[in-house]
Amino acid sequence: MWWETGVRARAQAGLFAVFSELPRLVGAALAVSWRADRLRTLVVAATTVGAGVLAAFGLLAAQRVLVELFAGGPTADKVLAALPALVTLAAVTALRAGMATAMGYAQNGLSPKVDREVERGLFEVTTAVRLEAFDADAFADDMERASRGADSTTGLVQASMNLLAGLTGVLAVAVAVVVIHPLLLVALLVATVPNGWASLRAGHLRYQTYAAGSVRRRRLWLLHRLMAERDSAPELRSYGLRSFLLDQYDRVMGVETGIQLALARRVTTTTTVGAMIGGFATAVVYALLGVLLVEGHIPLAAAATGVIAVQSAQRSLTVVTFQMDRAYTEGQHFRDYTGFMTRAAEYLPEPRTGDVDRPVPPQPLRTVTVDAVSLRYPDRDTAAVDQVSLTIEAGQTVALVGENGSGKSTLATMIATLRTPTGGTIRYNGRSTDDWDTDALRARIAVVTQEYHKWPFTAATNIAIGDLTTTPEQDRIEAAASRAVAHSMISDLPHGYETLLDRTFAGGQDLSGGQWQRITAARGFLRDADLLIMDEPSSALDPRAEDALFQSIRDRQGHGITILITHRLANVRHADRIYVLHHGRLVEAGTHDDLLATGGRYAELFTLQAAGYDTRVPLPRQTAAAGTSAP
Ligand SMILES: Nc1ncnc2c1ncn2[C@@H]1O[C@H](COP(=O)(O)OP(=O)(O)OP(=O)(O)O)[C@@H](O)[C@H]1O
Repeated sequence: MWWETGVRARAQAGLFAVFSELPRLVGAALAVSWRADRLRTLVVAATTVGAGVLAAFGLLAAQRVLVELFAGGPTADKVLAALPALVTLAAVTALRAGMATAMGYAQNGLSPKVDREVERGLFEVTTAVRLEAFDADAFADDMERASRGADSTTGLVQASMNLLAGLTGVLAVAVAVVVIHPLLLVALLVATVPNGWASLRAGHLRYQTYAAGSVRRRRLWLLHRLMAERDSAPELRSYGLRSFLLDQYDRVMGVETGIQLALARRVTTTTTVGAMIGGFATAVVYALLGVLLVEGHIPLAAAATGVIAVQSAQRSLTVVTFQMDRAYTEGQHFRDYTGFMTRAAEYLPEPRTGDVDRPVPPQPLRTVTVDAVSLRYPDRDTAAVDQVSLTIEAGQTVALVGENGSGKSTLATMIATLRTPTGGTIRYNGRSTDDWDTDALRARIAVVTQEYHKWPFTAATNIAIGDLTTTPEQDRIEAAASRAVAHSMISDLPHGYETLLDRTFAGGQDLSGGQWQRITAARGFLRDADLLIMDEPSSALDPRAEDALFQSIRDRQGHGITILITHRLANVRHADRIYVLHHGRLVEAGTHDDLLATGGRYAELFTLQAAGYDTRVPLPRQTAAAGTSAP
């Protein structure tokens, strides 16, 4: 699939190409760990290296013990001579155990702090990026992998530390071995490298499979949700979608199972080949030690130490390869995280280019000027809003009307500063957004969007989040609810304003579509905004509630600016100015009476709707494609 290309290209990168990135990733993860908790990072690093160095002392002490025990003379004398080395060996072993305990303790405390550091960083970015980010190619897919990558940071830090421990151990053993006999070092390498290679290759195969399956995983996750969640449950049943969705699940899982089986086969083959070569090489090493001993090139004690060294090195190298594999895999996930953070940074609000030191002083909004504003969504051939110009003065209520897809909501989100125009400018009190402090400007604007969100909080909080800049007092919340015809409905809920509006929690309640719409309108009213934008606020309301809501909206006339978007044209008759959009262009503007007199698009839509309520007039028929009425 075209959207998988980038992911596949990366997954197909060679083992060494990807591996060369590891030091940088380990560095980045350690930097995160350092930021999260310096002391614990230091303790973990110090104890890790310390334990490795002690391993070398342990090996040399063991060799000393063997040398003394294999020397000539009475046994009691030999044991006595070996005693200092034995004591050193015991002390080294005890110290290593103590260091391991300290490392475990520090690491346990470090993990939650590292988790918090990365996860918070991710949320700081996802909540700050411009809305355009969510329209960008594969942004959601990248975000899914980034959250997995955030979970990998602790794993990468741990793997890096353990890798350090393993490497120090190997290095220490190598030094000890060279001290005993340099040839043993070659023997060590021969015995351990094949297993290491196999383990790294297996890790690479696993990551390739994971990366190439990210779209499939999202699809599975979607199917899980569709089949198990409350929102989709009624339609799933009424349209009989059960077998359709189960079929899709079987198909995706069929592919997934096939891929996992193929992966298991390749990993098993690789590790088996590695183990076979490694086993053969170990046998050769032991044979070599035997020959060296028989030929008298090394004493018996050195040969015995050599056997211990090979075993110890193999243990350390197993740790190294295992941890390298882990660091590699976790590192790739962590790279998804860092890559996403870099990509998302491009969508962070740009620094203002206006007079940054002297932003517009706090002042109410008096005019909003939309000047030749356009917006084209990514990958769309035509502009959703095309060269629209209009001016709205304080106290005015204006309406944006037009057929579905004509660009009303897009224009409103630009006026609300939620989207940046791709052409033209919007000025507030004659000053561009660059001159304003964005938060201060947004605090003066309230938006009730068409696609409102049902926040899983109490009814009171659902309204209070309309203005969290001040303490949400109960009487203000209730006043806003009353203006949105929501007060008595909320009072009738089992716990009134304290009722949790999420059925997925014990004791939680759900509301009807119209009831939710009243709550969202109340949210918009709570902030006593200079500019209130209401996008289809009454599409689900009953006639009485609709009438009351529009009464509240009309009450703003003469005070604040209100921008109203609705298809119920009777409700915009009172607007000071009505703007008609068609295919993104502003095609008509005027009062209700002006526009009716002109006999254009607005008049046509209004007459069509009004005729539906006039029982004396037979219902007009219209051709759907042209959208025009015909007798
Ligand atoms: N996020 C988006 N990405 C791509 N295209 C979009 C996006 N949002 C809207 N569009 C397109 O932009 C055009 C204008 O959409 P918009 O939502 O502004 O219309 P509208 O007039 O509010 O419609 P409605 O009356 O149905 O609410 C439509 O063609 C729509 O398909």
